[in-house]
Amino acid sequence: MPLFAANLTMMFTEWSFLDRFDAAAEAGFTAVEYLFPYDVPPEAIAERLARNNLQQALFNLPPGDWAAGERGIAVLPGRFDALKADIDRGLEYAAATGVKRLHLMAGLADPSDSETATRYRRSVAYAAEQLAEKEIDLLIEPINGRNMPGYFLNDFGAAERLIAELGLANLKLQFDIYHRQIMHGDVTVALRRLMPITGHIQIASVPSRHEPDGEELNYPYLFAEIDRIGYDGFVGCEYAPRGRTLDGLDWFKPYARS
Ligand SMILES: O=C(O)C(=O)[C@@H](O)CO
Ligand SMILES: [Mg+2]
Repeated sequence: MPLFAANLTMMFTEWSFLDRFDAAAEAGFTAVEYLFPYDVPPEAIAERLARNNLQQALFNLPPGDWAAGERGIAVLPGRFDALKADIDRGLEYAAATGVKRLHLMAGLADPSDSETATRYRRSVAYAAEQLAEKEIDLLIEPINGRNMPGYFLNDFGAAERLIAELGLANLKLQFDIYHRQIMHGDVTVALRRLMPITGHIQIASVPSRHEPDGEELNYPYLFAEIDRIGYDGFVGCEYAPRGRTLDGLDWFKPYARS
């Protein structure tokens, strides 16, 4: 049975950020993920996780100036020292929450520029090496250009090649099924083939990015496939509910902790 993590950036937004942990646990989730924890102290998150017996599945390393439009700084010139500080900050939250995987966003840049690609490779290698010392995986996630125009890592093949080229045991793919379907399709065969390098899966309906209960993809089939191929990691529910979060959880009922 897939181990679902509620994405607290997109789900349970009827509650304040910290109260979302309680609401997710109450709804039967045993794990959570979110984009960024950095607006609240790490101890406050640790307390909510412990209180609700929740596992921290994933969050992102700091992304640069999100409000100003940055979507990661790993590809940006002159930001390597800032990246180092961001990794230290992420590791501070990792120590408090016990998370075992962190996502490094690439940033906005032309994927065909070779100097940018070199900078990205250096950033990813450095981050993976820092995380390896703490036995944490570093994830990279291809993101579709409709949701994030201009994002550097916009192709699953590019992510796969970089992971192979760097050959670092803790560098893994964040396989977001929503992005995969929009960019390439062929979800089932890609899941099977990329399973050895996959460190995290995320889900949402396509094209609306709502509950995984209809539209273009057959999620009951994909959940069974995830079990068939022996994936034992988390499946992050990175979707925006159509209405109130609790009203859209029928799909999750068979998997909920009672
Ligand atoms: O956008 C997604 O998909 C993610 O998983 C985020 O972590 C990137 O912002
Ligand atoms: Mg995602």
